[in-house]
Amino acid sequence: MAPPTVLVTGGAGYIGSHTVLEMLNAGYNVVCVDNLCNAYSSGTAKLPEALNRVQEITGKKVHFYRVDITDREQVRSVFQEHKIDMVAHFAALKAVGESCRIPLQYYHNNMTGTNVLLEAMADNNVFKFVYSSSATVYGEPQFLPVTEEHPVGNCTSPYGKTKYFTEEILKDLCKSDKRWAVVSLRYFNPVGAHPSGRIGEDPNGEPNNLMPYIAQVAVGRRDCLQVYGSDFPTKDGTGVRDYIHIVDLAEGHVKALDKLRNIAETGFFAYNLGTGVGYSVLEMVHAFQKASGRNINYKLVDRRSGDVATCYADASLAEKALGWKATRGVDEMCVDTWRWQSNNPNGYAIK
Ligand SMILES: NC(=O)c1ccc[n+]([C@@H]2O[C@H](COP(=O)([O-])OP(=O)(O)OC[C@H]3O[C@@H](n4cnc5c(N)ncnc54)[C@H](O)[C@@H]3O)[C@@H](O)[C@H]2O)c1
Ligand SMILES: CC(=O)N[C@H]1[C@@H](OP(=O)(O)OP(=O)(O)OC[C@H]2O[C@@H](n3ccc(=O)[nH]c3=O)[C@H](O)[C@@H]2O)O[C@H](CO)[C@@H](O)[C@@H]1O
Repeated sequence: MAPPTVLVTGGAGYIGSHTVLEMLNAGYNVVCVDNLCNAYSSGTAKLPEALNRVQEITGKKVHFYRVDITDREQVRSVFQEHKIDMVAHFAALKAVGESCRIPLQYYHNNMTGTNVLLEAMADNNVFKFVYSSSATVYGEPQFLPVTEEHPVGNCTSPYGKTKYFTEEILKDLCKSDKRWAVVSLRYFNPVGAHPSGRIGEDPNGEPNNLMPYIAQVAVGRRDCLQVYGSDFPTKDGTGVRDYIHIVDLAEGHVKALDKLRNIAETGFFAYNLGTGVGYSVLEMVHAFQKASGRNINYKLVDRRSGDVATCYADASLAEKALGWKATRGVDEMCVDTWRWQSNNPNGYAIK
């Protein structure tokens, strides 16, 4: 029996590329589409650099098409070219602040794109779907640790709403047609890089998120980390989050594909992908200093609007339902991030 073929949207991105690597290692065939709006590709290359390196590391081939998932014809052509068995959907715009400035582009890209993809799947009798969701669907936590039973929908940004609205669409789809089997993975704070140091997070412009910002200070690309808020009701006054190693996260996706592949069960399932442990900003700074041997210059400044004090996961349902549990700790997250950043000071672009 030939191994299943997974269509991965956004496969040239940070999480997509790490997940493609683990899918290939697990024996899946992979077809990637990406419009490269947030992924580096040198003009002449056939593959985006991240996927080129995934091929190098695994010794396996990745089929790649430069496709925008909002373009119906482009998406359909991929289903005509390959027999797709399942879809893992990463393609989205994900900058919270930017989504407040250009909400329509976010709703078009993330919602219309997903709807075009789902229609093409149904037209080609493909009903197994893994969705990149986010803890942001929970809004400000009403209790901790956050379980999948926590209320959703109280999102603080258009970006977060695209995640919540898409989950609601997926629930309605599963209710309307019992052929759909959907696993929505709610990521907490993905960080780190593959231990090879060859692929990692390579944000465009100034990083919005903590870990890439710390890494760029450590490597000398940025002068000083601004710590947003030191008066939160937390152990040291700075924000606490559930950081999860990107390879743990990628392995969680393979477990989700294995579940969809092997079970007749259909319907909508949501699982938290986190470690269940919260670390403060200053704890992350100290962990990174230890991992890199570099001093991280930082300044305590006012809170960032929309930030909550503390958020961390109860990930026990994913362990029960997927047989998955995060195993990598904060030191490994920092060591692997530093290996990537110090070997690639400018990310994938050779400047
Ligand atoms: N990184 C995080 O902390 C985090 C947390 C929660 C959820 N997520 C979700 O995980 C997914 C991947 O996130 P990431 O951090 O890898 O981001 P990323 O920007 O690195 O990857 C997204 C990829 O999708 C591509 N893309 C965007 N719009 C597209 C379109 N219309 N057609 C084709 N390709 C398109 C981009 O070029 C990029 O390569 C996103 O859905 C994001 O919302 C990320
Ligand atoms: C409000 C917001 O943006 N939430 C998004 C953010 O989560 P979240 O805000 O948790 O992730 P970040 O990495 O941006 O921030 C983590 C912690 O570091 C602090 N921090 C961050 C950057 C910095 O330069 N200095 C600093 O002190 C933040 O205040 C927070 O306490 O990224 C997630 C992953 O993309 C998204 O799913 C969330 O929707």
